[in-house]
Amino acid sequence: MRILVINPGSTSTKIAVYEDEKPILLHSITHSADELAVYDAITEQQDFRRNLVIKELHRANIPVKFDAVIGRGGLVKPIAGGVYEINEQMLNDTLHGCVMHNHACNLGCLIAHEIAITIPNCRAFIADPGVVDELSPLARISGSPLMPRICIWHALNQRAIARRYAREIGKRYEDLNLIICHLGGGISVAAHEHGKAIDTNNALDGEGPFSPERAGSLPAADLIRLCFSGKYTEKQLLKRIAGKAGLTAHLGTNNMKEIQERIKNGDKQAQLITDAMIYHTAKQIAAEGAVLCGNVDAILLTGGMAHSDYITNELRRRIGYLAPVYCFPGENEMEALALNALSVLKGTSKAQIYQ
Ligand SMILES: Nc1ncnc2c1ncn2[C@@H]1O[C@H](COP(=O)(O)OP(=O)(O)OP(=O)(O)O)[C@@H](O)[C@H]1O
Ligand SMILES: CCCC(=O)O
Repeated sequence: MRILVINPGSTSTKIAVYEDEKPILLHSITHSADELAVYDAITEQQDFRRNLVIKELHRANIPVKFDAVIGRGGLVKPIAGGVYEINEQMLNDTLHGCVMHNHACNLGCLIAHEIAITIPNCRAFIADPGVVDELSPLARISGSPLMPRICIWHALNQRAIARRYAREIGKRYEDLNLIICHLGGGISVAAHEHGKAIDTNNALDGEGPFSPERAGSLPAADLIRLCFSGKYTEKQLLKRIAGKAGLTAHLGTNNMKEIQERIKNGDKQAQLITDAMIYHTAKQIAAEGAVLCGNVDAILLTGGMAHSDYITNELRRRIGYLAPVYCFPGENEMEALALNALSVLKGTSKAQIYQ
């Protein structure tokens, strides 16, 4: 079986081709902020990114002929985890935004569908999108009935890392209690109780620790005052929550490697802000420990910033008392998507219907 995998991120488009379990192409195209600045809405980048995918297939001499195309899922309605066949309802919700979240992952489903319909007998899927919702009834309740909690998190990578860790120790994910912290452009921390993510911060909308480009939790009343100050438009303020927030707002970059260089060269502000991000992340991890009543088998750190020994050592120092800490730097999303599609093609699992 030949599978095309498309994973659009805020700063990159990742492409892979698998022959069954074996990757025959793995490629990541980085997009500069200037390159993307010409697009007002993220969905306007569809043609640009699709053309890059096709160009890369041509460059690698791979014919546009697949049994399935699978894209990173977008921010549609909250759904259960697993693989979904892309359908009209999903395309419509992604394009017209039933929840109106402007995130590059929305392009995964649109481009996967667009390519798949040009190929005879080719199926189109997404798997474990960021809106996978397994919150417990308690976790859903916020202090205002007007605003129940929802979750937007790195469901795909967290689940892939959880399964990988379970495999490595010879256990089933469903038999473990894990806290998983994805340290990416956004930071999500989830409590996985026996295979279900029963609580996680909403990493996109302003919950939890701040991150390279997200504000995390903010003082709510101050935020309302800012909204009515007349100084900012809605769009500008939303950018202050996701995009121009966190490290980007404090230090002018979302690049942790660059910030580490600055720290080495004696930049005290860069040190303070990085330490604050680690501090708030540790607090979120400890909070998920309370969700699991302290019964935590392991804490797994993943995402781009898990490459940083400084960050992972500091986190270990603060939360190592709770459970053993293991690092899985980077992400396992391409393989996870490919294997999800393969398991449906082989009939080992069934694709769900998005409604
Ligand atoms: N070797 C490294 N050392 C330190 N930081 C790194 C390293 N590699 C990547 N990073 C940082 O990791 C962050 C990005 O992580 P990642 O690639 O997981 O995020 P993303 O895919 O862009 O966003 P998200 O995971 O939130 O969807 C950036 O701040 C980047 O500078
Ligand atoms: C799915 C989006 C998760 C994030 O980037 O916060």
